Amino acid sequence: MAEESLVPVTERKRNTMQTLTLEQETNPWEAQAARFDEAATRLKLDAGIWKVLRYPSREIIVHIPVSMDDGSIEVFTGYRVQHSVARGPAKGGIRYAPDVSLDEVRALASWMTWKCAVVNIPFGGAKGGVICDPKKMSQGELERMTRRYTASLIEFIGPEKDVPAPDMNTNEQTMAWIMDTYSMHMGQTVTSVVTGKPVNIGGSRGRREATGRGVSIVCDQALKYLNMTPESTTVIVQGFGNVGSNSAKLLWDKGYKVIGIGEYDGALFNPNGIDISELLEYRARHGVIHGFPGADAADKDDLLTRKCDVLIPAATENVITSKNADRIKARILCEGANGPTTTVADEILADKGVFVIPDILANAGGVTTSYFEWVQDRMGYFWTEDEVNQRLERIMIDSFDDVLQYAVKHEVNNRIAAYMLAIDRVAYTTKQRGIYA
Ligand SMILES: NC(=O)C1=CN([C@@H]2O[C@H](COP(=O)(O)OP(=O)(O)OC[C@H]3O[C@@H](n4cnc5c(N)ncnc54)[C@H](O)[C@@H]3O)[C@@H](O)[C@H]2O)C=CC1
Ligand SMILES: O=C(O)CCC(=O)C(=O)O
Repeated sequence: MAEESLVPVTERKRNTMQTLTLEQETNPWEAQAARFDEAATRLKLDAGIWKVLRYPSREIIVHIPVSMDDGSIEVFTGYRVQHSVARGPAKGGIRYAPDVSLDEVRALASWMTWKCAVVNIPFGGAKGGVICDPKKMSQGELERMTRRYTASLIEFIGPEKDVPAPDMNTNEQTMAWIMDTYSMHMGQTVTSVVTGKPVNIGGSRGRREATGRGVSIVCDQALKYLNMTPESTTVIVQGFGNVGSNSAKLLWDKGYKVIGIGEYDGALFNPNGIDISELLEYRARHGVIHGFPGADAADKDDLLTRKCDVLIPAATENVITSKNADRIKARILCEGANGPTTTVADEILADKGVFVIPDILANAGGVTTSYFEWVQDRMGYFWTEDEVNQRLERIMIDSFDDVLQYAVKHEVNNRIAAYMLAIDRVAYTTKQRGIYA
């Protein structure tokens, strides 16, 4: 991580943006830091607090030996970055992917701090990642890798320290293995060490759908704000995993017309709308979305720039960049994924008047329901799905309003408003605790 100037300002960003290579533009850590600097500048953040909040507080790198099914031994590299514990235990998912990098995990950890602060839940931010290709690994290999990764992190995680959750290519089963491994080391079952677990072992009702539900709630709020109605609103979703499929299904249930779905190996388009229940059944039967009879095949890269009212990138980072931002035709960009838009693309979208619901607000439904799971585990009393969803809805609506109020008050776009709101809250707690002293 380069030791850049600690007092960069918007000017610096605007000047350098013109000359960034695509590699620099798509570095998630740089993207996070640029937004942080802009928001901190506008907040006139104290220089000391600036330094505290700009960098992660702890970065753990582990090398994980795993016996593979063919008898060989493989060593995987894993990370856990804890950006902040000022407002509570560090919180954030774990992803498995071949292109995981420390800069990516750093950025994702920082985004977790800001996200938890935007929705005002008592957590800091963390993220984990392991460089591996889960598509090429058996369940046994994934289980052994997960358990060993957990064992390597045993002193750093825990219900009061750092609480992992699912992210790309990890799921309820992964969380069950982590919970079990941690519990074996503690000599007792500790359900609240992770969230996103199966419901029968301490998971929360509603967590599986929660990120998509949050996305659908902020879309509803944006429509109200812009005087639009679900029935006359077309939607394109990129990514049909946990976040994308649940966003698409819930929006479709609410009457939105979902006209496009993109996956990494192909896309679907139907101007009259795609029946998402049927698509989910098709995917469950065939394992893929292509070949679905209710829509035409489409080019996955073109999908993002097709005309629609709401575009929901829900796959991965850096899909909207200087290369395609000027061709985006959506009225609303609702970021289901973390970091789908680069800082250069932000400026292009702002010039085009796109209403952006930034990731640290739009996809915060997942961690909010993770918070509910942690609370329920600790009291040993579980809420109904309706109770969970009602509480989630209240928080998402209030947070949407808070961000918009900041945007109006400080005359900034929604993303910088969300950062300002979050940094304000974390800085306040940091000063109050005096942990920088
Ligand atoms: N799972 C959760 O609760 C939360 C996830 N997120 C973020 O949402 C995004 C997606 O996460 P999940 O849905 O959990 O992961 P997932 O692994 O369940 O689904 C990701 C989907 O995107 C597809 N995909 C990957 N690259 C793609 C590309 N370039 N184009 C089109 N499709 C592509 C994959 O095939 C997969 O179906 C990530 O950015 C993650 O960090 C954010 C908040 C919470
Ligand atoms: O549920 C959680 O704790 C975190 C989910 C996550 O990784 C995210 O919001 O990016």
